[in-house]
Amino acid sequence: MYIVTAEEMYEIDRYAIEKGGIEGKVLMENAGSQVAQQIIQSYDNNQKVAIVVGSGNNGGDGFVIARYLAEYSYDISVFQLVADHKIKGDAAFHKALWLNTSDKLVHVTDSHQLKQRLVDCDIVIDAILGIGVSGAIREPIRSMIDAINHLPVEKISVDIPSGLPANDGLEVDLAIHADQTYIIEAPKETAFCEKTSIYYGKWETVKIGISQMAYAKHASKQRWCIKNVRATFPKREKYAHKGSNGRGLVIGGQQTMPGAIVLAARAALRSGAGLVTVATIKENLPIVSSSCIEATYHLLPNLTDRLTDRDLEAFEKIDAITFGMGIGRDDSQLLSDLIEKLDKPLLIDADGLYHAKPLLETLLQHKAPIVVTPHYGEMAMLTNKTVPEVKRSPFSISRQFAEKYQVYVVLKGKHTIITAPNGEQIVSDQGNAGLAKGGTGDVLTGILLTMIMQHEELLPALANGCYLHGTSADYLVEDNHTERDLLATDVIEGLSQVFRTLS
Ligand SMILES: NC(=O)C1=CN([C@@H]2O[C@H](COP(=O)(O)OP(=O)(O)OC[C@H]3O[C@@H](n4cnc5c(N)ncnc54)[C@H](O)[C@@H]3O)[C@@H](O)[C@H]2O)[C@@H](O)CC1
Ligand SMILES: Nc1ncnc2c1ncn2[C@@H]1O[C@H](COP(=O)(O)OP(=O)(O)O)[C@@H](O)[C@H]1O
Ligand SMILES: [K+]
Repeated sequence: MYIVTAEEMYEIDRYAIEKGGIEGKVLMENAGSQVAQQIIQSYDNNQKVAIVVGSGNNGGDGFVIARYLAEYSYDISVFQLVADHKIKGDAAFHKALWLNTSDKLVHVTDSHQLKQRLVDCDIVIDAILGIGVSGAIREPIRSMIDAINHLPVEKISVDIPSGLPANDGLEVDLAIHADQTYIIEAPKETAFCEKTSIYYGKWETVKIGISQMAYAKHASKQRWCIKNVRATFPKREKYAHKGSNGRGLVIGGQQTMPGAIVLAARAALRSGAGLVTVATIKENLPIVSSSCIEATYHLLPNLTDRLTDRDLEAFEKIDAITFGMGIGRDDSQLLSDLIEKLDKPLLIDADGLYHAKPLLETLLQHKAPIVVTPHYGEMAMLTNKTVPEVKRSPFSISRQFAEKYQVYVVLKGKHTIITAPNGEQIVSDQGNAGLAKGGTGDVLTGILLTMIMQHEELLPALANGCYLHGTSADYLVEDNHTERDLLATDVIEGLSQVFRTLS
Protein backbone atom coordinates (compact mmCIF):
# COMPACT_ATOMS: atom_id res chain seq x y z
CA MET A 1 0.00 0.00 0.00
CA TYR A 2 1.30 3.43 -0.96
CA ILE A 3 1.40 6.48 1.32
CA VAL A 4 1.14 9.88 -0.34
CA THR A 5 1.49 13.61 0.06
CA ALA A 6 -1.29 15.87 -1.24
CA GLU A 7 0.82 16.76 -4.30
CA GLU A 8 1.46 13.09 -5.10
CA MET A 9 -2.27 12.29 -4.75
CA TYR A 10 -3.17 15.09 -7.19
CA GLU A 11 -0.57 13.76 -9.66
CA ILE A 12 -1.96 10.25 -9.27
CA ASP A 13 -5.55 11.48 -9.83
CA ARG A 14 -4.36 13.42 -12.89
CA TYR A 15 -2.60 10.36 -14.26
CA ALA A 16 -5.76 8.27 -13.79
CA ILE A 17 -7.81 10.91 -15.60
CA GLU A 18 -5.40 11.78 -18.41
CA LYS A 19 -3.60 8.48 -19.04
CA GLY A 20 -6.12 6.06 -17.57
CA GLY A 21 -9.05 7.78 -19.28
CA ILE A 22 -11.32 7.73 -16.18
CA GLU A 23 -13.26 10.96 -15.87
CA GLY A 24 -13.02 12.95 -12.63
CA LYS A 25 -16.81 12.59 -12.21
CA VAL A 26 -16.41 8.82 -12.29
CA LEU A 27 -13.62 8.88 -9.73
CA MET A 28 -15.86 10.95 -7.49
CA GLU A 29 -18.76 8.55 -8.05
CA ASN A 30 -16.47 5.67 -7.11
CA ALA A 31 -15.13 7.49 -4.05
CA GLY A 32 -18.57 8.35 -2.70
CA SER A 33 -20.09 4.95 -3.46
CA GLN A 34 -17.17 3.09 -1.86
CA VAL A 35 -17.32 5.19 1.30
CA ALA A 36 -21.09 4.70 1.41
CA GLN A 37 -20.61 0.91 1.11
CA GLN A 38 -18.31 0.97 4.13
CA ILE A 39 -20.85 2.97 6.11
CA ILE A 40 -23.66 0.62 5.10
CA GLN A 41 -21.65 -2.34 6.35
CA SER A 42 -20.76 -0.72 9.68
CA TYR A 43 -23.69 1.49 10.73
CA ASP A 44 -27.41 0.60 11.03
CA ASN A 45 -29.79 2.45 8.74
CA ASN A 46 -32.10 3.45 11.59
CA GLN A 47 -29.71 6.29 12.42
CA LYS A 48 -30.10 9.93 11.54
CA VAL A 49 -27.22 10.98 9.34
CA ALA A 50 -26.04 14.54 8.56
CA ILE A 51 -23.60 15.07 5.71
CA VAL A 52 -21.76 18.38 5.92
CA VAL A 53 -20.25 19.50 2.63
CA GLY A 54 -17.70 22.17 1.74
CA SER A 55 -16.75 23.80 -1.54
CA GLY A 56 -14.22 21.37 -3.03
CA ASN A 57 -14.21 17.83 -4.37
CA ASN A 58 -14.35 16.49 -0.82
CA GLY A 59 -17.81 18.07 -0.66
CA GLY A 60 -18.53 16.42 -4.02
CA ASP A 61 -17.82 13.03 -2.43
CA GLY A 62 -20.34 14.01 0.26
CA PHE A 63 -23.14 14.45 -2.32
CA VAL A 64 -22.43 11.00 -3.76
CA ILE A 65 -22.45 9.42 -0.29
CA ALA A 66 -25.84 11.08 0.36
CA ARG A 67 -27.30 9.55 -2.80
CA TYR A 68 -26.16 6.01 -1.93
CA LEU A 69 -27.12 6.13 1.74
CA ALA A 70 -30.58 7.46 0.84
CA GLU A 71 -31.02 4.44 -1.46
CA TYR A 72 -30.37 2.25 1.57
CA SER A 73 -33.07 4.07 3.57
CA TYR A 74 -30.85 6.08 5.91
CA ASP A 75 -32.47 9.28 7.16
CA ILE A 76 -30.17 11.71 5.37
CA SER A 77 -29.80 15.49 5.45
CA VAL A 78 -27.14 17.39 3.56
CA PHE A 79 -25.86 20.66 4.98
CA GLN A 80 -23.97 22.86 2.58
CA LEU A 81 -21.58 25.15 4.46
CA VAL A 82 -20.60 27.39 1.54
CA ALA A 83 -22.40 29.59 -1.01
CA ASP A 84 -23.86 27.89 -4.11
CA HIS A 85 -21.46 29.57 -6.55
CA LYS A 86 -18.46 28.04 -4.74
CA ILE A 87 -19.49 24.53 -5.71
CA LYS A 88 -18.11 23.88 -9.17
CA GLY A 89 -17.04 21.19 -11.62
CA ASP A 90 -17.48 17.56 -10.62
CA ALA A 91 -18.83 18.55 -7.21
CA ALA A 92 -21.54 20.68 -8.83
CA PHE A 93 -22.38 17.75 -11.14
CA HIS A 94 -22.90 15.43 -8.17
CA LYS A 95 -24.80 18.08 -6.22
CA ALA A 96 -27.22 18.24 -9.17
CA LEU A 97 -27.61 14.45 -9.12
CA TRP A 98 -28.46 14.60 -5.42
CA LEU A 99 -31.03 17.32 -6.03
CA ASN A 100 -32.59 15.22 -8.81
CA THR A 101 -33.50 12.63 -6.20
CA SER A 102 -33.95 14.60 -2.99
CA ASP A 103 -34.86 18.01 -1.67
CA LYS A 104 -32.88 17.51 1.52
CA LEU A 105 -30.24 20.17 1.10
CA VAL A 106 -29.96 23.02 3.57
CA HIS A 107 -27.60 25.94 3.21
CA VAL A 108 -26.09 26.74 6.61
CA THR A 109 -24.17 29.95 7.08
CA ASP A 110 -22.93 29.94 10.67
CA SER A 111 -21.92 27.58 13.42
CA HIS A 112 -24.88 28.41 15.65
CA GLN A 113 -27.31 27.32 12.92
CA LEU A 114 -25.23 24.24 12.24
CA LYS A 115 -25.28 23.18 15.88
CA GLN A 116 -29.07 23.46 15.98
CA ARG A 117 -29.40 21.42 12.82
CA LEU A 118 -27.09 18.66 14.00
CA VAL A 119 -28.29 18.35 17.55
CA ASP A 120 -30.57 15.36 17.00
CA CYS A 121 -28.25 13.50 14.59
CA ASP A 122 -26.53 10.21 15.38
CA ILE A 123 -23.82 10.44 12.72
CA VAL A 124 -22.08 13.40 11.10
CA ILE A 125 -20.28 12.68 7.83
CA ASP A 126 -17.53 15.23 7.39
CA ALA A 127 -17.03 16.17 3.73
CA ILE A 128 -16.03 19.77 4.44
CA LEU A 129 -12.35 19.90 3.48
CA GLY A 130 -10.12 17.31 1.83
CA ILE A 131 -6.48 17.38 0.88
CA GLY A 132 -6.92 20.81 -0.71
CA VAL A 133 -6.88 22.56 2.66
CA SER A 134 -4.33 25.32 2.96
CA GLY A 135 -3.37 27.79 5.66
CA ALA A 136 -5.33 28.64 8.79
CA ILE A 137 -8.94 27.50 8.69
CA ARG A 138 -11.11 30.46 7.78
CA GLU A 139 -14.47 31.49 9.23
CA PRO A 140 -17.22 30.35 9.18
CA ILE A 141 -15.75 26.85 8.56
CA ARG A 142 -13.49 27.31 11.57
CA SER A 143 -16.35 27.69 14.10
CA MET A 144 -18.31 24.98 12.33
CA ILE A 145 -15.49 22.42 12.73
CA ASP A 146 -15.17 23.42 16.35
CA ALA A 147 -18.95 23.01 16.84
CA ILE A 148 -18.93 19.52 15.26
CA ASN A 149 -16.03 18.48 17.50
CA HIS A 150 -18.13 19.35 20.56
CA LEU A 151 -21.18 17.34 19.48
CA PRO A 152 -21.72 13.92 21.09
CA VAL A 153 -22.19 12.19 17.73
CA GLU A 154 -20.25 9.62 15.69
CA LYS A 155 -17.96 11.56 13.34
CA ILE A 156 -16.99 9.96 10.05
CA SER A 157 -14.49 11.84 7.89
CA VAL A 158 -14.23 11.41 4.14
CA ASP A 159 -10.62 11.05 2.92
CA ILE A 160 -9.09 13.12 5.74
CA PRO A 161 -10.44 14.80 8.87
CA SER A 162 -11.36 18.28 7.68
CA GLY A 163 -8.71 20.88 8.49
CA LEU A 164 -5.89 18.36 8.83
CA PRO A 165 -3.07 18.71 6.31
CA ALA A 166 -2.11 15.62 4.31
CA ASN A 167 1.64 16.28 4.50
CA ASP A 168 3.91 16.13 7.51
CA GLY A 169 5.64 19.28 8.72
CA LEU A 170 2.61 21.55 8.91
CA GLU A 171 1.23 22.77 12.21
CA VAL A 172 -2.34 21.57 12.82
CA ASP A 173 -4.59 24.58 13.17
CA LEU A 174 -7.98 23.02 13.81
CA ALA A 175 -9.36 19.74 12.52
CA ILE A 176 -12.25 17.35 12.97
CA HIS A 177 -11.53 14.72 15.61
CA ALA A 178 -12.95 11.79 13.65
CA ASP A 179 -14.04 8.47 15.12
CA GLN A 180 -13.60 6.87 11.71
CA THR A 181 -11.98 8.04 8.50
CA TYR A 182 -12.51 6.43 5.12
CA ILE A 183 -9.40 7.40 3.20
CA ILE A 184 -9.73 7.62 -0.57
CA GLU A 185 -7.20 5.31 -2.23
CA ALA A 186 -3.97 5.94 -0.29
CA PRO A 187 -3.26 7.03 3.29
CA LYS A 188 -1.67 10.43 3.62
CA GLU A 189 1.54 11.11 5.58
CA THR A 190 -0.28 12.56 8.59
CA ALA A 191 -1.93 9.19 9.26
CA PHE A 192 1.52 8.02 10.43
CA CYS A 193 2.71 10.99 12.49
CA GLU A 194 2.30 10.94 16.26
CA LYS A 195 0.72 14.40 16.56
CA THR A 196 -1.77 13.95 13.74
CA SER A 197 -2.71 10.26 13.50
CA ILE A 198 -5.06 10.75 16.45
CA TYR A 199 -7.41 12.95 14.35
CA TYR A 200 -8.20 10.06 11.99
CA GLY A 201 -9.70 7.78 14.65
CA LYS A 202 -9.89 4.31 13.13
CA TRP A 203 -9.18 4.42 9.43
CA GLU A 204 -9.37 2.30 6.35
CA THR A 205 -8.88 2.94 2.68
CA VAL A 206 -11.38 2.60 -0.16
CA LYS A 207 -10.28 1.96 -3.73
CA ILE A 208 -11.77 4.01 -6.56
CA GLY A 209 -10.19 2.36 -9.61
CA ILE A 210 -6.78 4.03 -9.91
CA SER A 211 -4.13 1.74 -11.34
CA GLN A 212 -0.95 0.72 -9.50
CA MET A 213 0.94 2.16 -12.46
CA ALA A 214 -0.10 5.66 -11.40
CA TYR A 215 1.37 5.02 -7.95
CA ALA A 216 4.55 3.45 -9.25
CA LYS A 217 5.08 6.65 -11.24
CA HIS A 218 4.21 9.26 -8.66
CA ALA A 219 4.44 7.83 -5.12
CA SER A 220 7.65 7.33 -3.17
CA LYS A 221 6.40 5.76 0.06
CA GLN A 222 4.91 2.41 0.93
CA ARG A 223 3.32 0.85 3.97
CA TRP A 224 4.95 -2.56 4.44
CA CYS A 225 2.72 -5.57 5.01
CA ILE A 226 2.98 -9.35 4.93
CA LYS A 227 2.46 -9.40 1.15
CA ASN A 228 5.59 -7.27 0.69
CA VAL A 229 7.53 -9.45 3.13
CA ARG A 230 6.55 -12.67 1.35
CA ALA A 231 7.52 -11.17 -2.00
CA THR A 232 10.98 -10.08 -0.88
CA PHE A 233 12.07 -12.46 1.88
CA PRO A 234 15.01 -14.61 0.81
CA LYS A 235 14.60 -18.39 0.76
CA ARG A 236 16.94 -20.40 2.94
CA GLU A 237 18.98 -22.50 0.55
CA LYS A 238 18.73 -26.25 0.99
CA TYR A 239 22.51 -26.58 0.75
CA ALA A 240 23.20 -23.47 2.82
CA HIS A 241 26.12 -23.52 5.22
CA LYS A 242 26.96 -21.19 8.05
CA GLY A 243 29.25 -19.13 5.85
CA SER A 244 26.55 -18.59 3.25
CA ASN A 245 24.02 -17.29 5.78
CA GLY A 246 26.14 -14.31 6.74
CA ARG A 247 28.92 -13.60 9.22
CA GLY A 248 27.86 -10.67 11.38
CA LEU A 249 29.92 -8.59 13.76
CA VAL A 250 28.43 -6.88 16.81
CA ILE A 251 30.65 -4.23 18.41
CA GLY A 252 29.69 -2.63 21.71
CA GLY A 253 29.03 -3.23 25.39
CA GLN A 254 30.69 -1.20 28.12
CA GLN A 255 31.25 -3.01 31.38
CA THR A 256 28.00 -1.54 32.73
CA MET A 257 25.99 -2.38 29.61
CA PRO A 258 26.73 -5.91 28.45
CA GLY A 259 23.03 -6.77 27.88
CA ALA A 260 22.70 -4.73 24.69
CA ILE A 261 25.22 -6.79 22.72
CA VAL A 262 23.80 -10.07 24.01
CA LEU A 263 20.34 -9.04 22.80
CA ALA A 264 21.68 -7.97 19.40
CA ALA A 265 23.77 -11.13 18.95
CA ARG A 266 20.98 -13.47 20.00
CA ALA A 267 18.47 -11.65 17.80
CA ALA A 268 20.85 -11.86 14.82
CA LEU A 269 21.27 -15.62 15.32
CA ARG A 270 17.53 -16.21 15.86
CA SER A 271 16.89 -14.32 12.64
CA GLY A 272 19.05 -16.78 10.75
CA ALA A 273 22.61 -15.40 10.66
CA GLY A 274 25.21 -18.12 10.01
CA LEU A 275 27.85 -16.80 12.37
CA VAL A 276 27.89 -13.93 14.82
CA THR A 277 31.02 -12.52 16.43
CA VAL A 278 30.75 -10.16 19.36
CA ALA A 279 33.65 -7.73 19.78
CA THR A 280 33.77 -6.33 23.28
CA ILE A 281 36.03 -5.83 26.31
CA LYS A 282 37.28 -8.85 28.24
CA GLU A 283 35.44 -7.85 31.46
CA ASN A 284 32.17 -8.60 29.63
CA LEU A 285 33.19 -12.01 28.42
CA PRO A 286 31.87 -14.20 31.28
CA ILE A 287 28.37 -12.74 31.28
CA VAL A 288 28.06 -12.23 27.53
CA SER A 289 29.43 -15.59 26.48
CA SER A 290 27.30 -17.51 28.95
CA SER A 291 24.19 -15.66 27.75
CA CYS A 292 24.88 -16.35 24.10
CA ILE A 293 26.91 -19.49 23.73
CA GLU A 294 26.27 -19.75 19.99
CA ALA A 295 28.29 -16.59 19.21
CA THR A 296 32.07 -16.30 19.00
CA TYR A 297 33.99 -13.53 20.73
CA HIS A 298 36.70 -11.10 19.83
CA LEU A 299 38.33 -9.21 22.68
CA LEU A 300 39.06 -5.52 22.33
CA PRO A 301 41.49 -4.00 24.86
CA ASN A 302 39.10 -1.05 25.22
CA LEU A 303 36.31 0.63 23.31
CA THR A 304 38.11 3.88 22.61
CA ASP A 305 41.39 3.18 20.78
CA ARG A 306 41.95 2.61 17.08
CA LEU A 307 41.54 -0.90 15.67
CA THR A 308 44.78 -2.89 15.56
CA ASP A 309 46.01 -4.93 12.58
CA ARG A 310 44.98 -7.99 14.56
CA ASP A 311 41.43 -6.66 14.83
CA LEU A 312 41.28 -5.79 11.14
CA GLU A 313 42.54 -9.23 10.19
CA ALA A 314 39.93 -10.89 12.40
CA PHE A 315 37.16 -8.81 10.81
CA GLU A 316 38.31 -9.52 7.25
CA LYS A 317 35.67 -12.20 6.55
CA ILE A 318 32.80 -10.34 8.17
CA ASP A 319 29.79 -9.59 5.92
CA ALA A 320 28.22 -6.77 7.94
CA ILE A 321 28.85 -4.86 11.15
CA THR A 322 26.70 -3.29 13.80
CA PHE A 323 28.27 -0.72 16.07
CA GLY A 324 27.20 1.14 19.15
CA MET A 325 24.90 -0.78 21.49
CA GLY A 326 25.93 -0.07 25.07
CA ILE A 327 29.23 1.40 23.92
CA GLY A 328 28.93 4.57 26.01
CA ARG A 329 29.54 8.12 24.87
CA ASP A 330 33.22 8.60 25.74
CA ASP A 331 35.45 9.75 22.91
CA SER A 332 36.42 6.82 20.72
CA GLN A 333 38.38 6.22 17.51
CA LEU A 334 36.57 2.98 16.75
CA LEU A 335 33.83 4.29 14.51
CA SER A 336 36.09 6.44 12.34
CA ASP A 337 38.32 3.38 11.86
CA LEU A 338 35.35 1.23 10.88
CA ILE A 339 34.30 3.86 8.34
CA GLU A 340 37.81 4.32 6.96
CA LYS A 341 39.29 0.85 7.04
CA LEU A 342 36.50 -1.70 6.74
CA ASP A 343 34.42 -1.46 3.64
CA LYS A 344 31.51 -3.51 4.97
CA PRO A 345 27.84 -2.61 5.39
CA LEU A 346 27.71 -0.81 8.72
CA LEU A 347 24.74 -0.30 11.00
CA ILE A 348 25.14 2.38 13.66
CA ASP A 349 22.76 2.30 16.63
CA ALA A 350 22.25 3.70 20.13
CA ASP A 351 25.36 5.33 21.65
CA GLY A 352 27.11 4.73 18.33
CA LEU A 353 24.92 7.50 16.91
CA TYR A 354 26.56 9.98 19.30
CA HIS A 355 29.93 8.87 17.94
CA ALA A 356 28.59 9.27 14.40
CA LYS A 357 27.44 12.86 14.81
CA PRO A 358 30.86 14.51 14.42
CA LEU A 359 31.65 12.08 11.57
CA LEU A 360 28.55 12.65 9.45
CA GLU A 361 30.43 14.25 6.55
CA THR A 362 32.85 11.28 6.43
CA LEU A 363 29.99 8.79 5.99
CA LEU A 364 29.92 9.79 2.33
CA GLN A 365 33.40 8.24 1.89
CA HIS A 366 32.23 4.77 2.95
CA LYS A 367 31.63 2.71 -0.18
CA ALA A 368 29.50 0.02 1.46
CA PRO A 369 26.06 1.09 2.73
CA ILE A 370 25.60 2.72 6.12
CA VAL A 371 22.40 2.38 8.15
CA VAL A 372 21.52 4.53 11.15
CA THR A 373 18.72 3.47 13.47
CA PRO A 374 17.78 6.41 15.72
CA HIS A 375 14.67 6.77 17.85
CA TYR A 376 13.11 10.24 17.87
CA GLY A 377 15.45 11.56 20.59
CA GLU A 378 18.54 10.33 18.74
CA MET A 379 17.24 11.77 15.46
CA ALA A 380 16.77 15.14 17.15
CA MET A 381 20.36 14.93 18.41
CA LEU A 382 21.71 14.03 14.94
CA THR A 383 19.85 16.85 13.19
CA ASN A 384 20.12 19.57 15.88
CA LYS A 385 16.35 19.70 16.15
CA THR A 386 13.96 19.23 19.04
CA VAL A 387 11.96 16.03 19.51
CA PRO A 388 8.64 17.86 18.79
CA GLU A 389 10.15 19.12 15.52
CA VAL A 390 11.12 15.58 14.50
CA LYS A 391 7.66 14.33 15.48
CA ARG A 392 6.04 16.98 13.31
CA SER A 393 8.12 16.17 10.22
CA PRO A 394 9.40 12.59 10.50
CA PHE A 395 9.13 11.87 6.77
CA SER A 396 10.78 15.10 5.62
CA ILE A 397 13.55 15.11 8.23
CA SER A 398 14.44 11.45 7.57
CA ARG A 399 14.49 12.05 3.83
CA GLN A 400 16.67 15.16 4.06
CA PHE A 401 19.12 13.33 6.33
CA ALA A 402 19.27 10.20 4.18
CA GLU A 403 19.79 12.18 0.98
CA LYS A 404 22.37 14.54 2.47
CA TYR A 405 24.61 11.87 4.02
CA GLN A 406 23.68 9.06 1.59
CA VAL A 407 22.72 6.69 4.39
CA TYR A 408 19.74 4.48 5.15
CA VAL A 409 17.71 5.81 8.08
CA VAL A 410 15.45 3.70 10.30
CA LEU A 411 13.55 6.22 12.43
CA LYS A 412 12.09 4.07 15.19
CA GLY A 413 8.74 4.62 16.86
CA LYS A 414 5.13 3.49 16.77
CA HIS A 415 5.36 3.98 13.02
CA THR A 416 8.93 3.23 12.02
CA ILE A 417 9.99 5.13 8.90
CA ILE A 418 12.73 3.58 6.78
CA THR A 419 14.39 5.84 4.20
CA ALA A 420 16.87 4.98 1.44
CA PRO A 421 19.59 7.40 0.27
CA ASN A 422 17.46 8.15 -2.83
CA GLY A 423 14.56 9.32 -0.64
CA GLU A 424 12.36 6.26 -1.12
CA GLN A 425 10.49 5.47 2.11
CA ILE A 426 8.73 2.56 3.79
CA VAL A 427 6.57 2.64 6.91
CA SER A 428 6.51 -0.37 9.20
CA ASP A 429 3.57 0.04 11.56
CA GLN A 430 3.69 -3.37 13.15
CA GLY A 431 4.45 -3.57 16.88
CA ASN A 432 2.80 -2.25 20.00
CA ALA A 433 3.53 -0.35 23.21
CA GLY A 434 5.01 -3.53 24.73
CA LEU A 435 8.10 -2.58 22.72
CA ALA A 436 8.42 0.70 24.65
CA LYS A 437 10.99 -0.89 26.97
CA GLY A 438 14.79 -0.91 27.17
CA GLY A 439 16.50 -3.47 24.98
CA THR A 440 13.95 -3.81 22.20
CA GLY A 441 16.00 -1.50 19.97
CA ASP A 442 19.03 -3.77 20.45
CA VAL A 443 16.92 -6.72 19.35
CA LEU A 444 15.89 -4.81 16.23
CA THR A 445 19.54 -4.07 15.49
CA GLY A 446 20.42 -7.76 15.64
CA ILE A 447 17.54 -8.67 13.34
CA LEU A 448 18.53 -5.92 10.89
CA LEU A 449 22.14 -7.12 10.87
CA THR A 450 20.99 -10.50 9.62
CA MET A 451 18.55 -9.02 7.11
CA ILE A 452 21.31 -6.80 5.67
CA MET A 453 23.51 -9.86 5.14
CA GLN A 454 20.80 -11.97 3.54
CA HIS A 455 18.97 -9.63 1.15
CA GLU A 456 20.18 -8.33 -2.18
CA GLU A 457 18.52 -4.97 -1.65
CA LEU A 458 18.80 -2.97 1.52
CA LEU A 459 15.48 -1.12 1.68
CA PRO A 460 13.33 -4.29 1.73
CA ALA A 461 15.92 -5.88 4.05
CA LEU A 462 15.38 -3.16 6.63
CA ALA A 463 11.61 -3.16 6.15
CA ASN A 464 11.48 -6.92 6.59
CA GLY A 465 13.55 -6.66 9.77
CA CYS A 466 11.19 -4.07 11.23
CA TYR A 467 8.23 -6.23 10.22
CA LEU A 468 9.68 -9.30 12.00
CA HIS A 469 10.41 -7.28 15.15
CA GLY A 470 7.00 -5.61 15.36
CA THR A 471 5.02 -8.69 14.38
CA SER A 472 6.84 -10.82 16.93
CA ALA A 473 5.71 -8.34 19.60
CA ASP A 474 2.15 -8.34 18.21
CA TYR A 475 1.86 -12.13 18.28
CA LEU A 476 3.31 -12.31 21.80
CA VAL A 477 0.81 -9.76 23.09
CA GLU A 478 -2.04 -11.61 21.35
CA ASP A 479 -1.02 -14.91 22.95
CA ASN A 480 0.86 -15.26 26.23
CA HIS A 481 2.04 -11.76 27.06
CA THR A 482 0.68 -8.26 27.56
CA GLU A 483 2.04 -4.86 26.57
CA ARG A 484 3.17 -4.45 30.19
CA ASP A 485 5.21 -7.59 30.79
CA LEU A 486 6.74 -8.06 27.34
CA LEU A 487 10.56 -8.18 27.46
CA ALA A 488 13.12 -7.67 24.73
CA THR A 489 14.19 -11.31 25.11
CA ASP A 490 10.58 -12.42 24.49
CA VAL A 491 10.68 -10.59 21.15
CA ILE A 492 13.68 -12.74 20.15
CA GLU A 493 11.88 -15.93 21.14
CA GLY A 494 8.74 -14.79 19.29
CA LEU A 495 10.54 -14.62 15.95
CA SER A 496 10.00 -18.31 15.17
CA GLN A 497 6.25 -17.78 15.24
CA VAL A 498 6.59 -14.99 12.66
CA PHE A 499 8.91 -16.99 10.38
CA ARG A 500 6.28 -19.75 10.23
CA THR A 501 3.82 -17.33 8.63
CA LEU A 502 6.16 -16.27 5.85
CA SER A 503 6.09 -19.27 3.56
N1 LIG B 1 -10.12 13.52 -9.05
C1 LIG B 1 -9.93 13.94 -7.84
O1 LIG B 1 -9.18 14.88 -7.64
C2 LIG B 1 -10.66 13.27 -6.73
C3 LIG B 1 -10.77 13.94 -5.51
N2 LIG B 1 -11.47 13.43 -4.51
C4 LIG B 1 -11.76 14.23 -3.30
O2 LIG B 1 -11.36 15.55 -3.49
C5 LIG B 1 -10.63 16.03 -2.40
C6 LIG B 1 -9.70 17.10 -2.85
O3 LIG B 1 -10.48 18.05 -3.53
P1 LIG B 1 -10.09 19.58 -3.69
O4 LIG B 1 -8.78 19.70 -4.34
O5 LIG B 1 -11.25 20.25 -4.31
O6 LIG B 1 -9.88 20.07 -2.19
P2 LIG B 1 -10.89 20.22 -0.96
O7 LIG B 1 -12.09 19.37 -1.10
O8 LIG B 1 -10.06 20.07 0.24
O9 LIG B 1 -11.39 21.73 -1.08
C7 LIG B 1 -10.49 22.78 -1.22
C8 LIG B 1 -11.28 24.07 -1.05
O10 LIG B 1 -11.54 24.26 0.33
C9 LIG B 1 -11.42 25.62 0.68
N3 LIG B 1 -10.35 25.79 1.66
C10 LIG B 1 -9.03 25.40 1.54
N4 LIG B 1 -8.33 25.75 2.63
C11 LIG B 1 -9.22 26.32 3.46
C12 LIG B 1 -9.08 26.93 4.75
N5 LIG B 1 -7.92 26.96 5.39
N6 LIG B 1 -10.18 27.44 5.34
C13 LIG B 1 -11.37 27.41 4.72
N7 LIG B 1 -11.56 26.88 3.49
C14 LIG B 1 -10.49 26.35 2.87
C15 LIG B 1 -11.08 26.39 -0.58
O11 LIG B 1 -12.28 26.89 -1.11
C16 LIG B 1 -10.50 25.32 -1.49
O12 LIG B 1 -10.69 25.60 -2.83
C17 LIG B 1 -9.98 14.82 -1.80
O13 LIG B 1 -9.65 14.99 -0.45
C18 LIG B 1 -11.03 13.76 -2.05
O14 LIG B 1 -11.97 13.76 -0.98
C19 LIG B 1 -12.27 12.25 -4.73
O15 LIG B 1 -13.50 12.69 -5.16
C20 LIG B 1 -11.68 11.30 -5.72
C21 LIG B 1 -11.29 11.96 -6.97
N1 LIG C 1 4.57 2.39 21.29
C1 LIG C 1 5.26 1.63 20.42
N2 LIG C 1 4.62 0.97 19.44
C2 LIG C 1 5.31 0.21 18.55
N3 LIG C 1 6.66 0.05 18.57
C3 LIG C 1 7.36 0.69 19.52
C4 LIG C 1 6.71 1.51 20.49
N4 LIG C 1 7.66 2.02 21.31
C5 LIG C 1 8.84 1.55 20.88
N5 LIG C 1 8.68 0.75 19.80
C6 LIG C 1 9.76 0.05 19.05
O1 LIG C 1 10.69 -0.48 20.00
C7 LIG C 1 12.04 -0.23 19.63
C8 LIG C 1 12.71 0.66 20.68
O2 LIG C 1 14.01 1.00 20.30
P1 LIG C 1 14.96 1.91 21.21
O3 LIG C 1 14.19 3.12 21.65
O4 LIG C 1 16.21 2.10 20.48
O5 LIG C 1 15.17 0.98 22.48
P2 LIG C 1 16.49 0.55 23.26
O6 LIG C 1 17.56 1.54 22.92
O7 LIG C 1 16.15 0.60 24.71
O8 LIG C 1 16.81 -0.81 22.85
C9 LIG C 1 11.96 0.40 18.24
O9 LIG C 1 12.04 -0.61 17.26
C10 LIG C 1 10.56 1.04 18.20
O10 LIG C 1 10.04 1.14 16.90
K1 LIG D 1 -13.04 15.58 5.13
